[in-house]
Amino acid sequence: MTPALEINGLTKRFGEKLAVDAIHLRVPQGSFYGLVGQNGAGKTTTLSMAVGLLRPDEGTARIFGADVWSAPDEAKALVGVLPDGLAMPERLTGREVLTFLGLLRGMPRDEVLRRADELLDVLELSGAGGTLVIEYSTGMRKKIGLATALLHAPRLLVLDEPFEAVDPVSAATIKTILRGFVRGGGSIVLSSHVMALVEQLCDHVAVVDAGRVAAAGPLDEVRGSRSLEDTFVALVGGEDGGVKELSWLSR
Ligand SMILES: Nc1ncnc2c1ncn2[C@@H]1O[C@H](COP(=O)(O)OP(=O)(O)OP(=O)(O)O)[C@@H](O)[C@H]1O
Repeated sequence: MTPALEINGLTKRFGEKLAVDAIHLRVPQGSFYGLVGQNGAGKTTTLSMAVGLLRPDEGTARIFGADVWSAPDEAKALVGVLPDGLAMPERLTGREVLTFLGLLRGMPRDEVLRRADELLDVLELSGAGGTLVIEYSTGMRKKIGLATALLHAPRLLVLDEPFEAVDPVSAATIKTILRGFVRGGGSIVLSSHVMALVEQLCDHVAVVDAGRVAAAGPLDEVRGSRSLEDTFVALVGGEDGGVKELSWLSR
């Protein structure tokens, strides 16, 4: 079966810095795929290239077989994206952002309005639907960003840190929505630093380290008999296992 997302040899340099080093990743259809890695490991750069937001130096990304760079219309119709540090039209209200993006995607106006109201309601943003995005908190921005990713009912969701700054009640709602999406045949790739969350939600995981994949596959195969956190620290923590102390801080 064609993978939901297939990344082959994606590479990105920022000046001297090799941020992503010929990464390969295969996200099977119907999987809930977690991407974990230390700060600066290259997760955001990889996901941005995978969905066509950042041009790679080398390599390809395909969404259900459609090349993100040579067949962008086909690829982008199939994917919903929550980018990192989402740039939003700040002077629009949450409802206007959804309407604007839905119409840009060519959806019928009635359908856009209906789905926008439903998304605002489910994500507990109804009260803020008429508020300008510039006045939103970080968590509210995440939620409206997620709503824009879901609006056109894509087949693949690519979510960069979807739970960052989101309160526990909203997080529970988002988990339910994402699980339902996968149950209904959708595929998800998300990045997160919260190992417990990845273990709870994901059936596949890739550990990214210094721009490369250190381990990838079904969750149970990657972590074996250990917790994902222990596996992660063992894989990327270096010789000291990621545990350093500040001697001058203790009394
Ligand atoms: N626009 C940029 N210009 C220069 N360097 C960049 C740029 N974007 C990313 N980098 C560098 O590329 C590397 C990978 O960054 P990236 O944001 O992909 O990491 P990440 O795994 O998403 O990190 P985090 O978990 O902290 O979000 C880092 O060393 C970062 O400093």
